[in-house]
Parts: sequence; structure tokens; C-alpha cells
Amino acid sequence: MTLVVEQPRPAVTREVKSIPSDPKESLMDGGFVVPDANSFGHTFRDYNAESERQKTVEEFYRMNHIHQTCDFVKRMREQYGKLDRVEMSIWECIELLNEFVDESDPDLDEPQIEHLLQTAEAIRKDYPEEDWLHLTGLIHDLGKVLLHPSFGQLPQWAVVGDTFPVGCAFDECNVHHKYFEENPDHLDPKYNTKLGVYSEGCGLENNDFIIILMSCGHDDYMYLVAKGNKTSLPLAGLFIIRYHSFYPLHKHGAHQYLMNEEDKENLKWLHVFNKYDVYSKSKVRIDVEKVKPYYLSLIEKYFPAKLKW
Ligand SMILES: O[C@H]1[C@H](O)[C@@H](O)[C@H](O)[C@@H](O)[C@H]1O
Ligand SMILES: [Fe+2]
Ligand SMILES: [Fe+2]
Repeated sequence: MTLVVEQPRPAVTREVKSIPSDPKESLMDGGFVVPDANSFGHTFRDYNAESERQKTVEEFYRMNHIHQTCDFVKRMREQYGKLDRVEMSIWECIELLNEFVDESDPDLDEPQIEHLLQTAEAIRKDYPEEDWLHLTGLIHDLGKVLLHPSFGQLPQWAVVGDTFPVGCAFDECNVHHKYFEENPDHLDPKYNTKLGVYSEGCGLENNDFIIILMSCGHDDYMYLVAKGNKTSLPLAGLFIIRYHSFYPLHKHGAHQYLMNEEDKENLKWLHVFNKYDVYSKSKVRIDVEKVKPYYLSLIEKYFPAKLKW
């Protein structure tokens, strides 16, 4: 029998990052300005605005809500958590994402590389000292690589879109909630109560023994990749990566009863991050070659040269 001994994580990962009390105080030019409308002329995250894109997005959520069951999530987590598919650097992964457009997104139909750089650069401008947050912005959506043929070309409904916990009742604030009616877990008494298989205040990530199972997607996968490759990003960075699509919690305050004290601290950073993730989406392109050296230096600081995916 082989005994696997977990290597202690570097001290920096245990640090709980305290949040500046008023980040805006230090901003020279008032900081990032939230636009009134997305590039299609609608308000951001409007899931009912009449458009061709709206139909694609709604169909996406129909499939997502029907198929994301507790069973499915467990199987996928076990399979993809092995990280035995590909070895590549973070930058190689960024380049792979160039070919994908996210079908769940009502605000953007540009290749993903644009979104990653736009998010990271907008954060960098407002929080110049927090290099870990710039890098978190750059990599937060890299899990979308699951759409790629070398990862089994998973369907969009298993990779993108807002996320929610499975194993307990689906909250009504989820986008296009009605489609959960066709999800088998919705009728299963083990899973369809407020707490389901969890307990009050158990924590979103409880010591690796109990972990809240989130619907399968790019967030949880990238979190597993970052952890599995022993990143030295602070916990707040890992939290952002794992929960950035958990809009029911960070936008609507649903499922708060699952959180512990540490989650509440980390959630403050997720709120900071979310503004840049949503509102930096635009048709204005970033000059990749110009910013690449800076990001390569951050990747080197926080990750190994090659990662297991
Ligand atoms: O459509 C978007 C997109 O898929 C994002 O990557 C995800 O984080 C959001 O939650 C979702 O609304
Ligand atoms: Fe995302
Ligand atoms: Fe994003």
C-alpha cells in the first residue's frame, strides 16, 4: 500500500488577505468606470432582453439545469480531478482558449483570451499592489479548456454558466430557474431540502473532508488544477477561482447558511473581483504582446512552469 503524504502548502497560501477598507481612496483617476450597457446595447447580465443571443443563452441554461445532478458532479470531479490528461503551461492554456466563445454569456461573444486580459488589466489598474489578484483575473476562466477536444470536448452546459451547489435544493434566484423542474435531484428527498446533504455553517470548503459540491464547470476544475499543482496563490485567489460563477451566493445572498467565517472574509474579495469580471467585457482589444511579459512573470511567481491538467 502506498501512503500519500500531503506536502504542506507554502505559508503564503494560508494567509487570509485583508481587504483595503476603501480601495477607491488610493485611486488616482477614480478607477474603473462601470459602463451602462454591454456591447450589444443591453444592460449587463440581462437574461430576458430580446435577441438572438438570448435564445442561445436560455437553451444553454435549459440543458445545464436538467443535467447537473449530484451524481454527475461526483463522477466528473473524480475523473477530471486526476489531472492526468495534458501537461502544459498556463500561457499555453490561455492560447488554447482563443478558439472558444462562451454560449452562456449574454454580454460577450469574443474569444475568451480577450476576456481574461480585459479582466486582469482592469484589476491591475485599480489594485496595482495586489499582483495575486491580477493573476487570478488572468486565469479565473482557464477551466473552459474542458471544451477542447484533448479534454473530451465537454458540452458547454458542463463547462460554463453560473454555478450552484448540488446536493441541496436549487435556489429560485438561479437564472432560468424553471428548468430545474426536469432535474432528477429536484424530486429526490435526499437532495431537495434547504440543507440537503450539508449542515448549517459547514463551510464551502471544509478541510477537504466535506466539500460543497458545486455544479460541474470551469470554476471548480480550475480550482482543482491550481491546488493540484501547488500554486502559492493566497486562499482568497483560490476562493475567487472556485466561486466566481456562484451568482446565487455572491449576487443574491442565497445559501449563506453554508458559509463559515473564513468564507465570509474571502467573499469580500470575490465581490471586488466580480465587478471587473462582469463589467470589463467590451470590444476594445488588449495588446497581448505588450502585456505578456508582465503576466509571464506572475505565472512564474505563483505556478510551476508546466502544470498537470
Ligand atoms: O456566462 C458567464 C460565463 O460563463 C462566465 O465565465 C461565468 O463565470 C459566469 O458565471 C457566467 O454567467
Ligand atoms: Fe467564469
Ligand atoms: Fe470571467
